Amino acid sequence: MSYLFASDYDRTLADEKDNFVIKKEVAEFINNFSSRYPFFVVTGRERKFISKLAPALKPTGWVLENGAIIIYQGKVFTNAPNNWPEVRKEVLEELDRTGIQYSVGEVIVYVNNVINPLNINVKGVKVEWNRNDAMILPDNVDKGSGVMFVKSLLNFSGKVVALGDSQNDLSLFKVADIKVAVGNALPEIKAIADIILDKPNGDGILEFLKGITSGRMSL
Ligand SMILES: O=C(O)COP(=O)(O)O
Repeated sequence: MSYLFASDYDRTLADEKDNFVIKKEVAEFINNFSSRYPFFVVTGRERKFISKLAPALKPTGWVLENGAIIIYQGKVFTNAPNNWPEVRKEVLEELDRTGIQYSVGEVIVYVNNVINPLNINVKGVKVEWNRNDAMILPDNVDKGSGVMFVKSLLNFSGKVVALGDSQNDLSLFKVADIKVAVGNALPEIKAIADIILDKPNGDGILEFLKGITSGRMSL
């Protein structure tokens, strides 16, 4: 059986206490692990943040912007409909009217620390959450569709092992064969996980991956 690993980044590989900078030993282990198993980092983050937070991390590939941008073998793919620029313009106009601050990625519109309800009345749009942060995206884009994109890109028909902690990992878990929650995962993620790690964040992932390479852990 072949396995493809799909791991969230914030609070799964990197700890909030470290300002989401990945630990050196976690990055190095994943780099080596990626030569044995395809390992994709699947995150809400944009390219510009990842290159600051994890410059040494070299996985097999990336699914960024919560499923919208895929990077593999130096190529960048966009998993969004062709009319997204026009749709997104309407979203931004609506946010501007209500005075909500946001940042814009290649596809994603990101609203940090949402306090009031966020109602976006634009067709073809959905909101995904990571704790209190909102990610506004085309309605067919999430981490799950990003991983499906990767599976077809690689012509991969083995099992997907998903690693995550938070609401925006639910779609990732939906397309996974084996769901792994870090020790610090939200209760709703732990509730549907096949494996719950003892340790939080990158420490949990490191122990899990070491278990696999040493043969102590079988999938
Ligand atoms: O919310 C983000 O920007 C990133 O978060 P994630 O890596 O947990 O998806």
